[in-house]
Amino acid sequence: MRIGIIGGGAIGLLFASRLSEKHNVTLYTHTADQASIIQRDGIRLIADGESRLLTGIISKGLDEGISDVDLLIVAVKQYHLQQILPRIKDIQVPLLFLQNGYGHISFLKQLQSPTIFVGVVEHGALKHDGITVEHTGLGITRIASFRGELEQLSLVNERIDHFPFTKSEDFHSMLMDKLVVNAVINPLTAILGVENGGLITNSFHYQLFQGLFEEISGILEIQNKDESFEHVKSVCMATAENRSSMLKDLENGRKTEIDAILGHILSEAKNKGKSDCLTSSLYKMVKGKESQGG
Ligand SMILES: NC(=O)C1=CN([C@@H]2O[C@H](COP(=O)(O)OP(=O)(O)OC[C@H]3O[C@@H](n4cnc5c(N)ncnc54)[C@H](OP(=O)(O)O)[C@@H]3O)[C@@H](O)[C@H]2O)C=CC1
Ligand SMILES: CC(C)(CO)C(=O)C(=O)O
Repeated sequence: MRIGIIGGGAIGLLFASRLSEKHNVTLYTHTADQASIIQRDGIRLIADGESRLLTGIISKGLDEGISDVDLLIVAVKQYHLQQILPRIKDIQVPLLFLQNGYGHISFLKQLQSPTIFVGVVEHGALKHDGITVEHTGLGITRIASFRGELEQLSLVNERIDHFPFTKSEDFHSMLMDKLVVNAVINPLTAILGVENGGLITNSFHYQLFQGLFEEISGILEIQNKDESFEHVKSVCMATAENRSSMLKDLENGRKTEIDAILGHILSEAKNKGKSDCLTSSLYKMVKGKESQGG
């Protein structure tokens, strides 16, 4: 299959390198410079105790336009989506969106493609430089249909070593489950400056982790709380060595996805008269750091 991927960040590089083992991959980067280095040198994947250079991946700047692909994966941050809208608006091929959060669902309604999927990525991925990515936590990629038949996406039935996919029936609950994972892990790791595993291994951090989960599950009225807590914990442990995408953003002085991740939860909290909460304090802390440039 010819797979196009937009975004040469941690997730774009991870997907490009893993999927290139079975498919013809073209990576569309933001800058032409990054594309030409990947085109020349390939992508370096650090995983399973070794470092491998994967050549044969085509790379182009997104400004060059998207050529013929059978599937286009969008791996930019949620707040970049509006910028790439002109490039993908009229595309008719199947599209797969991998953003954390929930806010991109309203964005998808502007697209013409009859087949749109959303995915949640439970892998840890760390970008070291423009061509190097480390697979810091083996997880799973869950995919659900937003528009069109899930069966049209052959990826969900394929076996790729160290890169499993699974189907989810309902995109809403799939995104909400991941929202809870990110709402607990990302702001805490970003403020405490620890890898994901540090939230479990340090008993003081773990108390915050438990307290935040308790609060968020109450605000969102989560029914199966024990199962949900175990899920958040299992993702945290599977990606123990990862620095969350929010921590990486603050370290690199970039905008975070805090609004995409906590925005919906905070408006629910407000509706329930619970505005004065740990979630709101963490939101302000991340915003404060972000406005100081990380
Ligand atoms: N990192 C992780 O472990 C995980 C991340 N996610 C989610 O995956 C999504 C991507 O995250 P991640 O890969 O970490 O983010 P990164 O910030 O590492 O990557 C985003 C990439 O998008 C590129 N980009 C920005 N604007 C454009 C544009 N107009 N055209 C083309 N490319 C553009 C950026 O390029 P440049 O830097 O050159 O501007 C950058 O390479 C996020 O929603 C995140 O929450 C989900 C699970 C795990
Ligand atoms: C899965 C997890 C928590 C990995 O760190 C992630 O989604 C992120 O960093 O944004």
